[in-house]
This record gives sequence, structure tokens and C-alpha cells, in this order.
Amino acid sequence: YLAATVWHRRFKQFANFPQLKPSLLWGHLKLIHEYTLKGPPDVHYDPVFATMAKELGNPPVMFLDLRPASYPMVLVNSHEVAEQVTRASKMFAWSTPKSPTMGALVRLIGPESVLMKEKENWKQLRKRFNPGFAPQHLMTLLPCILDKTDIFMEHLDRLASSGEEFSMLKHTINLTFDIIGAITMDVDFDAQKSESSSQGEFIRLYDQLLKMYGQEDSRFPWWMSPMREWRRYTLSNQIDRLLETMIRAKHTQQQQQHTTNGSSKAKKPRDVLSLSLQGSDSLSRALLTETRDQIKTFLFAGHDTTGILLAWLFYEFSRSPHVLQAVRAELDELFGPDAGPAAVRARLLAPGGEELINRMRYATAVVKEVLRVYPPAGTARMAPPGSGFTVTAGGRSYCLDGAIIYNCATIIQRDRAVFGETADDFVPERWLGDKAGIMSAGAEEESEKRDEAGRTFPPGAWRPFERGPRNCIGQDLATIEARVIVAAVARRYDFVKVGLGELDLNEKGQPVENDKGQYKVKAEMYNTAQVTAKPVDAMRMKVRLRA
Ligand code: HEM
Repeated sequence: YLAATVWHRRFKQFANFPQLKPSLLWGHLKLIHEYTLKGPPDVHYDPVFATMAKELGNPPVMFLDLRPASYPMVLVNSHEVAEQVTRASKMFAWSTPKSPTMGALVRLIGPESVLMKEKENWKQLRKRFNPGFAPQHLMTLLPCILDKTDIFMEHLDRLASSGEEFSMLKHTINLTFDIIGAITMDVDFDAQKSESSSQGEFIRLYDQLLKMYGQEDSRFPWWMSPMREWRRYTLSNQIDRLLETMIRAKHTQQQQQHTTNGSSKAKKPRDVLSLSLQGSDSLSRALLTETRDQIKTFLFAGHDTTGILLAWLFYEFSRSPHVLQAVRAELDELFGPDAGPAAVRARLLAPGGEELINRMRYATAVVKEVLRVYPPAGTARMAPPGSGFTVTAGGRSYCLDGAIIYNCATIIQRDRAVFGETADDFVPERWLGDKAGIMSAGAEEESEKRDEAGRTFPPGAWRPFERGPRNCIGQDLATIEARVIVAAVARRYDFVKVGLGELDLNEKGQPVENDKGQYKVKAEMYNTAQVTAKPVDAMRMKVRLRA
């Protein structure tokens, strides 16, 4: 009976899906391992899956049997199927439920996190926190983003004068952590303090917790390494206590302001936490836990992905001379010839400054292209077994019940059928045909995108923030942040990659352009998996002050 069951599950249950031949004992795990060994051993699993899918002729969905290590998985390679998974349907009013594998993140984001909640519970949370991420509100936070960017530039100035090599990702992640801390809680976490000894207790603990989520740490389930799980648990608990103290203090402060000043006179708080606590006279245990876990989620989701976006963006500046030139020309036109931080700040904070961000058309296209080529995150869903959740692709129907459904943004956003021959290349110009709402990734009613050559892109083909009701709450924040930082930084520094991705100079020591207008590099950079997809060497770079 056992043998028949295993045989059925392995070879019959998902037999109608395109797939490479599984092994009876290891399903596709052995094959994934073999394909991984064809490239660098620490490469992210997305390119490995992409190679496997290519072998099958790039089907819209591909089955990967991860049993006994995990659930069986359906890899979604087509934007049409991805849309069916993430849109609201009769069966799932707020799109297909999240995958139980999200539970691996529980110590980072908390059990009550909006990322993991479903149905009404999720809807209430999203409603409660949405106002803090509305674009008009975010624009009022420009001074805060600029303050933190100034500190980032102080570091870059110092590194430029010393000529040292450094990790760009570490710096961008510290910058985005400081920004998200200020925006969500109005707290200065001092993540950008150069001496780690002078950083606060919170950053120290948080840093330790993040370090426990490396590629190796996440490869095996918790019961195979109970000590690691225990350490995560204790660190997470310590972080929870600190956050709870901060939330209580904020609540008390709000209550006091309310009684002493009267609501009309009091300076209106702008941070996400204060906005979400408004109208809550008492802070019950349940409200405290719920709020703590959302703040924890925002801190994690809001810094890691945006830091990665910036690191890849500066990498592209280092090897795509025409892109950097076009960004600088646009900034000269919009912000005037003075590229100094004070001048950029003054222009952004003057009346009409916010409008400038929306007019950064080329820089916006660059951000969009970075997110297309190097998406930091994706979504994994699962329809309950027996629910009959079915998608159609290429005239065939596939029932996805009981399998992890992984929308693989790396594959979807490099689809040749959509992006043509240049699908793998970095070409920001493809987005210049977009109308004003270039960043409106989540707007379902959006019309098709058009590139300069008049080619159209279906809106679902660009999904770094995912789409549908469960799309990213912080997408406007991330893209506003990125554009403000580009405005401040792009004309001040030249970026030089060192190590992997270093330029391949000619005998005269000059960079050489390839036929795509990019400098040739000695070896290609790639992503590794550390919860999200991160540049493998944490983006080793040098910067030079521009002459
Ligand atoms: C470049 C930056 C970012 C990228 C690429 C990104 C990507 C994503 C993706 C793919 C999802 C869907 C996850 C899933 O379905 O499991 C998501 C959800 C989410 N993101 Fe982001 N994100 C970014 C920035 C931010 C920022 C700045 C915040 C700020 C708080 C944030 C907060 C969230 C939250 C709370 C969710 C869950 C939304 C829900 O389930 O209702 N993200 N993000």
C-alpha cells in the first residue's frame, strides 16, 4: 500500500503538469541540486528554475516535486497564470491564500503579520495601515527621507576620499532601515552610525536575527536545526519587548497630547504607528501584539527589498554609461545645474518639489527596469487541497490544489514573448512610453504599457510588487524613496564595482562597451537567496566624487 501511494504521488498525482522526470525517492530535489551545481553553488534558486524551465521549452507552469523536504510546488512562469493566482476570484475574495511556507518568516515578522493573515483579519489590518502608505501622505515625509540620505552621502563622501572598498548593500540597507524606522515609528534607529558599538540595542539584536536567515540557514526545516530556531526565537522575543515598550510610549504620548492640547492644536503625528493608533483609547494586549507585529513586518519588508533595489541600481550606474548620463541630464534639467545636496534638498522641499519626483521620467524608468531584471521578492500561495482551484494556460487547465504556487518574477519579467530579444538586458528606455502612472504596479484597471517602439506590455508582465488585493503596501514608499535618493546621489558620485562584476578594461586601462552600450565585465554578478534575493557579494564597490 505504501509503495503504491508513493508511486501515485510521485508519478501520477501531478502527471498532467509539464515537468522534468522526478526520482521516486527524491522527486525533483536531486535534479534541482544537479542544476544548481552547473552554476555558482550559492546562486539563487530562480535562475536554476529558469534553466530547468528552458529545458522544457518554457511552459507557462512547471511542476517541481519538493517532497519529502517541502510541499509539492507549481512554478508559475507566465504573467497570465500569475494574474489568475493573485486576482480576486469567486473562490477567493482576496486572491489565493498565502503559502504555509511563509511560516518560516514568523520570527522576523510576527505571527499576526499582515503578510500572513487571511480574509477579514487581513482586510481589517490592511485598512488600518493603508493611510500611512498613501502617496499624498508619503510626500509629506520627504524631509525625513532627505535627512537620512544626507547621512548616507556623508558615508559615501568619506569612502570616496579614502578610496576604500565597501559593501554598497550594507550601506543602502542601513539607509533604508533608518528611513523605514522614522516613517513607521518616528524613531531614529541609527542604523547608519558607522561604529556598530554606538548603534542602539534594537539594531544590534535585529542584525543578529537577520544573520540567522542566510541561504544555508534557510535550506532546512527548523526541526533539523533546533538550536538555530531557539536562537531565532529568543532574539525575536527580545526585539518584541523593545518594540512593545516603544509602542506603549507612543500611545501614552498620544493620549497626553490629546488631553493637554486638544486634538486641534496638537502637531499632527505623521508616522504610520501614530496614525494606526488614532482613536484607540486603550492599548489592549491584543492590540499591542497586533501593532507590534505589523511594525516588525514594515521594518523588515520596508528596508531589505528597497536596499537591494538601490544596490542593483548603483551597480547598473557603474556599468551602463548611457543610463547614468541620461539620468544626470534629466536631473540637470529638472533640478538645475547645482548638483550639491543642499540645492537638491531646497528644490525638493520648495513648492512644486513633489511634482519634480513625478517628472523624473527617465530615473523612474531606471527604477522600474532594475525591479524587472532583479526582483528582490515574489509571492508564494496555496489553495487548500480539495478546493478545486484551477488556472488555464495555453488552452489547458491545471488544478493547483495542495501545491505551493510560486509566481517566479525573475522568469515572468524576462519573458521573451513579452519583452522580446532584449528580455535579459537592462533597457530602461522600454518604459519611456508609459504614461504618468509609470509606477502604478497595483492598479488593476491600468491599460497596456507601450515602449518607445510602440510595443505593448501587458500590465501583469511587470510584477515586482505583485498584484491584486495582496500587492505590496509599501510600493509607493519604495519608489519615492529610490527616486529621491537617485536625485541626491547620481550627479555626485561615480560608482566602481570591484570583485565580481568588475569592468574588463582594455590594455589602456579604459572600459570597453559591448554592443548593448554597457561596459564589458570580467564576470557577471548574480543573486543569492537570503530570505529575499540579494547580490551575492553584498555589492562590493568603490565610489569617486565626480569631478
Ligand atoms: C523595492 C521594494 C519592495 C519590493 C520589491 C516589495 C515586494 C513585495 C511583494 C512581492 C509582496 C507580496 C508578498 C507576498 O505576496 O507574499 C509585498 C508585500 C508587502 N510589502 Fe513589499 N516590497 C517592497 C517594499 C516595501 C516597503 C517599503 C514596505 C513598507 C512597509 C513593504 C511592505 C509590504 C507589506 C506589509 C506587504 C504585505 C501586503 C499584504 O499582504 O497586504 N514593502 N512586497
